[in-house]
Amino acid sequence: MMPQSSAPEAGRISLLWSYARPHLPALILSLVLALVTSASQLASPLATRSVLDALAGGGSLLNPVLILLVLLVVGGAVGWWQWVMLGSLAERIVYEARQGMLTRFMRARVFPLLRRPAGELVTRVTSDSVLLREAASTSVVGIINGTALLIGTLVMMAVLDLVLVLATVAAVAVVAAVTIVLMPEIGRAQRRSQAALGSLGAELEGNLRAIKTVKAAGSEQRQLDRLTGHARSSRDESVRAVRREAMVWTVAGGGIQAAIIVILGVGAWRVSEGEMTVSTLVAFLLYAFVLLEPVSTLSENLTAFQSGLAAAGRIRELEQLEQEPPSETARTGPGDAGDAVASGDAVASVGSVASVGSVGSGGLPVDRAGAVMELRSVTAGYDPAGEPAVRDLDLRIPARGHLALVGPSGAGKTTVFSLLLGFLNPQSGQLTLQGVPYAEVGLPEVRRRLAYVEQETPVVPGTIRDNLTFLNADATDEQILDVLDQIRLRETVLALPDGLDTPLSDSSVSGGQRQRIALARALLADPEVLLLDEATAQVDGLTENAIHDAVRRHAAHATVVTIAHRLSTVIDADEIVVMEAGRIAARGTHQELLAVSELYRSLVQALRINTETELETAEPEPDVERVGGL
Ligand SMILES: Nc1ncnc2c1ncn2[C@@H]1O[C@H](COP(=O)(O)OP(=O)(O)OP(=O)(O)O)[C@@H](O)[C@H]1O
Repeated sequence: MMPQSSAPEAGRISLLWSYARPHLPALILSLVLALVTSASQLASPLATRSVLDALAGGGSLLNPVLILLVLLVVGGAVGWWQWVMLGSLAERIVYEARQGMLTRFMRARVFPLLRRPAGELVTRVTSDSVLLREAASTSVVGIINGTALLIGTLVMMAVLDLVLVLATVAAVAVVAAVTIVLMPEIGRAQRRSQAALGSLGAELEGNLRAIKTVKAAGSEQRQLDRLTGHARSSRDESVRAVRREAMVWTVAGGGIQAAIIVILGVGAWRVSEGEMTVSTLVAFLLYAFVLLEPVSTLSENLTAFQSGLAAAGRIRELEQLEQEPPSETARTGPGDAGDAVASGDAVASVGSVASVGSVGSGGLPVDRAGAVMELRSVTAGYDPAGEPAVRDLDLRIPARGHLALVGPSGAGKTTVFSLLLGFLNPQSGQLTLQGVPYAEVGLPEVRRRLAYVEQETPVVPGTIRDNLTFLNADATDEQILDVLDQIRLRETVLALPDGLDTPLSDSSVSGGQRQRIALARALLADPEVLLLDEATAQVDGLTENAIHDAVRRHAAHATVVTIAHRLSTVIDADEIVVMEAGRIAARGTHQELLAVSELYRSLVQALRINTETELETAEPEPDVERVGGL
């Protein structure tokens, strides 16, 4: 992580520098090439004077013309080389910036990442990185080269005529003063414009996601007004920046033009007084024209640098995104507690039902009474300063069977899943995998044992096959079709034009199908522990049956933990844990809990009302029994 700096400007510059530093040799070469081009530009007026002097004195024109030609060719060739080199370098820098950001997103802790609007993160990767590119490459070279060319031109002018150079220096000083005054405001306006663009990205993403709700509520115009509000403030700030840029450019151009007129007037007078030759005046004027270039280069690149700094500031914020610990440091060495876990690797690896079944009976340590995972006195929350979401939780996830979590909304059921998956760290207490603390085992190892079916069950970008083989890249078509059979999707998928290779998007499948695909993905990995957050809605009878059967089948040789929203799921569970306000209120089987827990009775009553017909539909269909495991 980048060192924190109290001065934001210093932080932004250090970030820019961190992107430019690996390319220092290329940057220096670019600069040298730029200086060579500038030198050839600086030499041209002198060569022109030689041509004029040769004309006036009747000398040979060959050498001065040859020199002019060489300068032209060398200047052009070197300029081209520098352009290509700097352009490629700029693209490498933008690529690295994007790669860095993407890596940070993928390795970030889940909840800090989810707190940031997705659209804004997208804007940073796509738009801010482009602004950063200019600042970290082109504008740095442009500013140095522009300064060198400016100084070189003034020196050459001073060599030619000291009096005339004073007028030029005065013009340059005015331009510099105006630039210095206006530049910070240009930077501020650009920063505000980019921030508005980020907000636009964030809100647009949210609106597109909720487009059905927006349309159903008839609030398109209201949302449109909000969105265009962001676009408008981005435009207004950019216009503010453009006005100031235009001012810098006008003063710069006007200043040099004025200097040229003064040079012409004073120069003509000095020529008439015999204090200066015509050829020197011409050469001096040519330098004055050359001067236009560094002045415009400098103002252009200084504004680009300001935009880049603004972008760097926003990209820098991502540096603070909390990261998950790297897997290497989390692992334990051979011979210690990690061995117990390592031996379970075979369990985690994707294989056949038979192999998992055999390990399930013998591979898991018997002295842990079949607990594969455990929460020991865990207190955890999303905001360290706020109320914990779960308190003092003791929960054993058995090595085999079906554990159901039930409880009112906000009781902490999903939080238990987040803890098991390592999305959330306990504030106190400990989580263990086969008796070994998570911190020692490492998150990748923990997650290898788990498959998680989210309630929202988002599909991942790609085809149906990509989605199904997400956890098990080696799955054969036969295994895939077997699993599709189990979840009653085989015929539907095979009827699609491209079958398993049909691209899948959130909108192309129903909610129920999406959950079944997510379940199939998990089943295909044959995990030690299947975490299933049952959908509260969108579930038809077919899906209900499919899930019910899959859970039963999986629980026979491994573990299923469900956040249960179906009566059939609850009744089927080997153990039911009733949660309330972040604590375990009761636990037991369905019959036991019915006898002892008032809360459970009321929950069951609610489930019964919600799903009156479920018990009947949840009965396995005859053909299901024929379907084998993977
Ligand atoms: N991402 C989050 N940020 C902050 N607080 C959260 C977050 N997720 C959950 N909470 C809070 O933690 C508590 C437990 O929530 P949790 O989602 O675990 O409950 P739940 O039992 O799964 O509820 P539901 O059945 O409605 O999904 C609630 O008070 C909730 O407001």
